[in-house]
Amino acid sequence: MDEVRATSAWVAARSSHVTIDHSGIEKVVETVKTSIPKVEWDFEGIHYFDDGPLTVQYLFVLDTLNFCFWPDKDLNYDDLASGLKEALQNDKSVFDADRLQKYTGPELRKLLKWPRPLPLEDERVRLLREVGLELEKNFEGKASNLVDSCGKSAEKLVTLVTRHFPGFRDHSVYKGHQVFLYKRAQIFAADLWGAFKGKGYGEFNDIGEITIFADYIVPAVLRQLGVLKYSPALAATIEANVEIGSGSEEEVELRACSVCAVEKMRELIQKKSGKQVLSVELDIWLWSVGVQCPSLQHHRTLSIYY
Ligand SMILES: Nc1nc2c(c(CN[C@H]3C=C[C@H](O)[C@@H]3O)cn2[C@@H]2O[C@H](COP(=O)(O)O)[C@@H](O)[C@H]2O)c(=O)[nH]1
Repeated sequence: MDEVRATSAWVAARSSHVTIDHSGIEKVVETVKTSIPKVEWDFEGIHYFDDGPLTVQYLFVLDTLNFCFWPDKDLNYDDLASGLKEALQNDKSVFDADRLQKYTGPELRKLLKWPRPLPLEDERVRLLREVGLELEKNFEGKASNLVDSCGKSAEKLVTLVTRHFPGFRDHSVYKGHQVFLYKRAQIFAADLWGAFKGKGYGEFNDIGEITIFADYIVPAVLRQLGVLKYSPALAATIEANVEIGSGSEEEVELRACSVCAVEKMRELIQKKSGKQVLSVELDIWLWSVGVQCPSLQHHRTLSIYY
């Protein structure tokens, strides 16, 4: 995660379409009075939880598919989380490694009770296959074995996930420099930590190392809070709902500046209050604000990473 922090800061220092407004960060920190609103993981009550290995399998499948909902205006993350939960409640073997390798697009749709093709459906099916195959090959089919092998280190888990599952390698090249954002790999560690309340499969001694998860909601919230500023051209593109290319300078700047801005916010809260705040806690607060604001306009990029 040091790489995520360092390469995001590298982008933010050279960014032209997106800038971080330090006075905006100060205002936010002032407003929250150094204690950020506590938002419970699963505040929506939509996730599967049984306190055991099946929950780990569920969360891994969930985060394999946790990207790009916006092309269907009625689809959102909640539909995925609750759809997979119901599927698992009806059939405990639904996420077995051999079955993950066999789903077709229409079958996945049916599993989620979604009446139309899913956005990037072929990619979703390809990623499920990749996950099933690699789990079977190296982890006896169980995501819980993957988690067990990381010795309570979120950093090790992110490394293992990105090493074994290419679909989680959320990298870009910005001005000739490689940038690592690892949104889905990091959110998997955070989801374990949140679901298991920092115990058992969710115990990580280094949870503070994780950054926020650079998606399409958090940048929009940061902009609304005055923490991020967009160039007039980028603002007009987003307002007009024009797609932004995956890997474009604009897209990398939106995501990297979000990571960097929240790291600065975290440091400032710590400095002012002496209290340690986790980026994961800041993320869930910012994300929950964003998803509860239907008028929020976010950038649109077709991407399997977020
Ligand atoms: N930064 C960040 N991004 C997150 C999440 C989550 C869900 N986390 C769960 C874990 C505990 C909580 O209780 C949540 O239920 C999804 N996303 C991203 O949002 C986008 C979906 O938006 P919309 O189309 O409006 O549903 C999409 O890019 C998706 O990948 C998060 O926590 N942080």
